Order: sequence, then structure tokens, then C-alpha cells
Amino acid sequence: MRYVSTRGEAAPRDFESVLLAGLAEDGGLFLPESWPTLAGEEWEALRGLPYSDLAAEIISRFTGDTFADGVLRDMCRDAYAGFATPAVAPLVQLDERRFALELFHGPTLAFKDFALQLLGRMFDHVLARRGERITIVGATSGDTGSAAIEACRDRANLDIVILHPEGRTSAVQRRQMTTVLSPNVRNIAIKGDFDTCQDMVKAMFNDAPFRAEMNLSAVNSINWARIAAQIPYYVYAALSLGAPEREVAFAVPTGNFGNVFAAWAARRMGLPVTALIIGANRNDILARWITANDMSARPVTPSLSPSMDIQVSSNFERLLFELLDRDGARTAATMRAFRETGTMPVPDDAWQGATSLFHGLAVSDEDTISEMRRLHAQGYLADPHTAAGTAASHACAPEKVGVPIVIAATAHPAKFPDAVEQATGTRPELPPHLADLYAREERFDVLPNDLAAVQSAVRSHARRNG
Ligand SMILES: Cc1ncc(COP(=O)(O)O)c(C=O)c1O
Ligand SMILES: N[C@@H](CCOP(=O)(O)O)C(=O)O
Repeated sequence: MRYVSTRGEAAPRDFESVLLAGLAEDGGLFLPESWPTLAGEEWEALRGLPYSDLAAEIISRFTGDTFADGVLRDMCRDAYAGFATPAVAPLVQLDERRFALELFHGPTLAFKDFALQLLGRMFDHVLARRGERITIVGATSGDTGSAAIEACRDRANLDIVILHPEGRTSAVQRRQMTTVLSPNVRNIAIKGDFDTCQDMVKAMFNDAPFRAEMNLSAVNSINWARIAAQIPYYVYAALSLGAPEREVAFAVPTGNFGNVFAAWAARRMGLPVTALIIGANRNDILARWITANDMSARPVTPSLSPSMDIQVSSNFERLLFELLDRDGARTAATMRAFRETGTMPVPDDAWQGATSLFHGLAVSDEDTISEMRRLHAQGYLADPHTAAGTAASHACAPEKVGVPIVIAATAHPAKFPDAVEQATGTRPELPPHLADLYAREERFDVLPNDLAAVQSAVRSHARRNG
């Protein structure tokens, strides 16, 4: 399996090289040169497998010969053995048509653990074989950072630096990152928003000498391996509800567009998916795009669902590339125009094509609270991100979608106790392994929105350990 860049300039690579590279050298994102597809009986053969074995089967369609026989399966078994429920990704029925796919039973209580628990193991395996050391730089609005740190802490062959927007995550999210005092981990709070952090990460990758000097790698969903490892839970849910004979729809709380793109990829592989419903918050660029082809960035404003406080959704570039019939030059020009003008000129025919599959809703804080309250009254405690997904599933489910709707429940309510308490009067407790989180020592630096200062901090962190 070879990978190409969405901007068409970088040389095709294999999975191992894509895993280590993160972002392509031309600034684009990697995608498989051609999509693997499964026939009906191949989907059926996956039904009933334990989650980890199903995940290995799906991910193996993307990894080529990077892992010897059985290695990927063992890594998946190991990665998901630490989840709090044997189902790994349990489906909970909410009403006659809706199911919450609970993706928050991993160690850091968000869906990011699915990919990052595996990526930490993949990095270890590949780096040990190659005798190399990498420096990971990542940006987070709260959940990627904690999941990446948990997966990478104390690993011998890598250092990790995570940038988070100062004061813009929940206290639980921040503490999950900043209380990890392992020598290979460094946290930096940036004076800015998530987009500022993500921009800095991309700028570091686009600085070729710095990238080479640090041997940079990525844990954000710009790294294709992240998306590949998020596809299996959509397959698992759909098969549980009767696929491939029966279609399903997915509703996904969306910010950086990685999670919903993984659902799109599952469909591209042949999973029968009727609709993809996006739940955004007041940072509504994606909802505006779907409803009106208005992809213009506005300032990020803090909301009750801070992990989705994003305006520049990295993975949209992957969808754009597909909508433009995989034309790298047009994708690059469109992305350049977005950067220069703040508005992405998606051609109308490409947008029209997407609207038959995608639906979207921006859910205000008030509506998020009402939705959490409504769900609680029905016996389900949801976090604010999940509530944006369920709210969108009610508002956007096209009448004709007479199929089960699976809502990605992306975070544990205890990560956002203030919002959950405000909505329901119930303050969710952290699970036992995090019960002393507020008693742990925190360590992080605060830096301005200054690329040179951040690069210097990354360099000194890597040198200290390298
Ligand atoms: C809890 C939660 N829900 C939803 C999202 C949005 O997911 P994505 O960025 O993949 O669109 C995030 C952040 O990624 C998140 O942490
Ligand atoms: N919501 C994310 C933002 C980063 O998204 P990623 O999927 O690209 O890592 C977070 O919680 O950090």
C-alpha cells in the first residue's frame, strides 16, 4: 500500500514512512493511493470478532508489510486490553433509532485513546527496529494531548511536546497532561487558541531543516495512522447493527474533522453508511459549509465543548482532495486561497456532491445544555461534545433515513464536570485511576504565540533527552 499527498507534490510513501513523517513535505496530508474495499462476505466474516481482532483486520488493509504476521494483532490486543470494558466500544441504545457508541473507556477517557494507544506501540516497534529516535510535536484542544502523552510517556525512543491553548481546556483535560512528569514529556501552554497551536505544529513540519534536525513526528490526525486506527469502531458498530445487509448513519461531534473522516473512509471501503451527521458548536465553520458552502474562518470563541473550539479543520483537506477527484494541484490552490483570504473556495459541484451524504448542525451552548438535560432525564449522562452529536442527529437526520443512527460518544462526562453539573445537577466522578488527579503536581511552561520561542523549547527538550 502506497500513500500520496493531498497536494500532489510529495513522493509516494509506504505506511511506515507515513507513520513517521506525519505531514507530507509539500504541506499536504497523506491518503492511500487507492482505497481498499471489502466485499459483503468479508464484512460478514468480521462480525462477532473481539474488538481488537476486528481492528487488526481493518488496519492491516493499510499497513502493507510494515508489521510481520501477527504483530499488528498482538499490538491491538495489548492496546485495547487496558480499556475499562471488555466490549472496548460498547453500543448503548438511546431510543428506538439511536445508539451511543461509547468511545471513552480508554485510559484518558476520550476517543483519542483508540488510535493513540496503538500509535504509541507502533512507534516503539518501528523505531526499535530502525534504531531511530523521534521528537513528536502535537497540538491539542484537550483530548489528543492527554491521550498522546499517556501513550508515549516513558518510551525510550521518543520525546513528546504538546501545545495546548492556555486556559481553554477543561481543568481535568489540562491536569491529565500537565501532571505527567515523565522526562520525555513536555507541556507548553500557548497564549492563543487551538488553531494557533495547530498552525505552529504545521509550521514546524514545514520548516525542513528543523524537521530534519528534530526528526519530527505527529500524533495529531494529520498523521494517517490516526485515521486508520479510528475506522474500526465504525465498522464494529455497523456490523453489530446488521451491516452489511443493513445501512447505518453516523452522527459525529466534529472539530478537526478526523473522526468523521474516519467514518467517511469506512464508507469508502464499502461499509453501507447512508448519512454522516456533523455536530459542531458555536465555532460553526463546518456546519456553515455543509448547509451553505460557506467555509469562512471566524475567530474561535470558547464554548462548553472546548475540544471542538476549532475553525481550521485539518482533515477537511482530505475530503476536499476526494471531492476534487484527487487533483493535488487544485487542492493545494484551494488550501492556499483559504490561508490567504480566510475563505475556502470549494467549487459548487464538489459541495453539492457532498451534501447528499453530509448533514450538519451548529449547537449553541444553550442547546447543548438542554440536550444534556434531556438525555439525563432519559437516563443517559452525556458529555457536552456527545450532546452536540445527539442534538445534530435529531435536527439533521433526513426523514428518509430509516436506519439506525450511531452517535459517537467521544468523551466521558467526568472530563467536563462543570458543564455536566450545570445541565443535570449531577457532578460526574473521575474513575479510580484518576481519582487523585487534583492532588497531583502540575508542570508546564507558558509561551507566547512565537514560533521561534516554541522551536527553541522543543529543541532543548529533545537535546536534554537525546
Ligand atoms: C471529546 C471530543 N469530541 C469531538 C472532537 C472532535 O473530533 P475531530 O477533531 O476528530 O473532529 C474532539 C477533538 O478532536 C474531542 O476531543
Ligand atoms: N479536539 C482535538 C484537537 C486535535 O485533533 P486531532 O484529532 O487532529 O488530534 C483535541 O482534543 O486535541
